[in-house]
Amino acid sequence: MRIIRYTDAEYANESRRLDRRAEASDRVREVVSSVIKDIRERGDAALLELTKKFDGADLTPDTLAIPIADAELAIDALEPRVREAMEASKRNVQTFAQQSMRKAWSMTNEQGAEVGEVFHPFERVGVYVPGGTAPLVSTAIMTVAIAAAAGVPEIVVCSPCGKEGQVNPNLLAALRLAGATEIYRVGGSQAIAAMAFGTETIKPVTKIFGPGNSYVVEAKRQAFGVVSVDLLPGPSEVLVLADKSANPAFIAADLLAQAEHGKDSGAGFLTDDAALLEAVLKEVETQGAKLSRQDMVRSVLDKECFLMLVPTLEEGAEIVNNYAPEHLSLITEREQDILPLIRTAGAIFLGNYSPVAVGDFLAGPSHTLPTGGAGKSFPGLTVDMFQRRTSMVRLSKEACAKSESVVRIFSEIEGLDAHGNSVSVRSI
Ligand SMILES: NC(=O)c1ccc[n+]([C@@H]2O[C@H](COP(=O)([O-])OP(=O)(O)OC[C@H]3O[C@@H](n4cnc5c(N)ncnc54)[C@H](O)[C@@H]3O)[C@@H](O)[C@H]2O)c1
Ligand SMILES: [Zn+2]
Repeated sequence: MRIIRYTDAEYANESRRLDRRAEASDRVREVVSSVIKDIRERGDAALLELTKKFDGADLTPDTLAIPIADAELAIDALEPRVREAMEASKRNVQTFAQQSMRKAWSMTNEQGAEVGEVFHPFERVGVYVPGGTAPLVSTAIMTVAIAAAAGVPEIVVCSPCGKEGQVNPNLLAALRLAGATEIYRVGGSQAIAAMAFGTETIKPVTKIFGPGNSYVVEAKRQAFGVVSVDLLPGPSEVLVLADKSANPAFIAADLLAQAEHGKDSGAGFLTDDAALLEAVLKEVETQGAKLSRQDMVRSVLDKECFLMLVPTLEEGAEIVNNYAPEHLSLITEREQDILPLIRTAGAIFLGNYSPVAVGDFLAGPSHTLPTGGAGKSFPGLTVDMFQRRTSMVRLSKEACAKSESVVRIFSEIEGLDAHGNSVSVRSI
């Protein structure tokens, strides 16, 4: 783990380095753009070849889709306690989504026109659920269940399969339980391209959601315009900003929970308390030694983890804003001073008893959050991203007459006579 203290000569450079922008490497861009081109030109044939190349699985057009009946069987086969856990998570996520759903409204403007907004769910959306190193059952719920809460009728899911074409049965069950209506065992940028442009088997969707590795995220970026996307959620990360009121064992546990996500994940700890920094370091060593995903945890700790002693929590908050962490754990007795300073975190976990893992699995807000610095410009996934908005305008004869003078002036300035006439003709 890298330890950086504000008294070190390198401190200024190191903290500048933490000011991030989310960007894909040139190599990832090139790979993804050729994958997209291939899928657009050759559809299913390319999808099958790329699945063989990147996931090692031999599929046919008939086995691309996983029958919904199989997913229903996977639900029936769940251990009751597992099913209950999935249902508990889904309930919280959907209740939260109901609260944050946008609802139709209208008002009267200065001229007496009725103006408002209405919202409809998208008809057909695509959700990417990563496969990779862990079966992200929670991600199924944190994306698909929100689409279902919004009332989306067609929820298409792509998730990569193993070499034998298999998809984790718990994941399959969770996808259906959350509300998936079509499931395809394909992953990576080829899956995003298939959902955006369509193939013989996968009909195109109008918006694509969900997290993934750098290839998936870049594919969403390149497909943007043909479809819209939710955000660009990549490899997971956490920062902790804490003072002496924090429990070092809790902080170490959160850093380790982050580290086990995989080699691309990042974890950082900032504090103004030198004794806390030492205590957390010790705790990471003792707790870390007992974890099952040793290699992964070690590698993240060595390469991606840093502990930083900052002169004040205010300065820590500024570094947090520059880093724009996916998750921020904020543990301080000065919460009322420090919390208002944090502007770019995807999600904030407050106090000693708010583990990030509860946000990952259960709390309610989607765990699909901006990463890699994208929090500076993107929020996390919300239910209204599944709603298409339309504005409405209705004028009475009187409101139309009252609008005429302003419209006339704009028509003159912009040189668009017919615009002015279209109002005047109604106002005589
Ligand atoms: N930000 C969030 O909200 C959030 C939530 C859940 C997961 N995640 C992140 O999602 C990521 C999941 O990544 P993953 O890799 O485990 O699964 P993934 O499903 O995103 O990616 C696997 C796919 O990547 C493609 N791929 C792999 N290597 C490739 C290469 N060299 N060239 C082209 N394509 C290649 C393959 O097709 C494979 O199917 C993790 O980093 C995790 O942290 C983020
Ligand atoms: Zn996590």
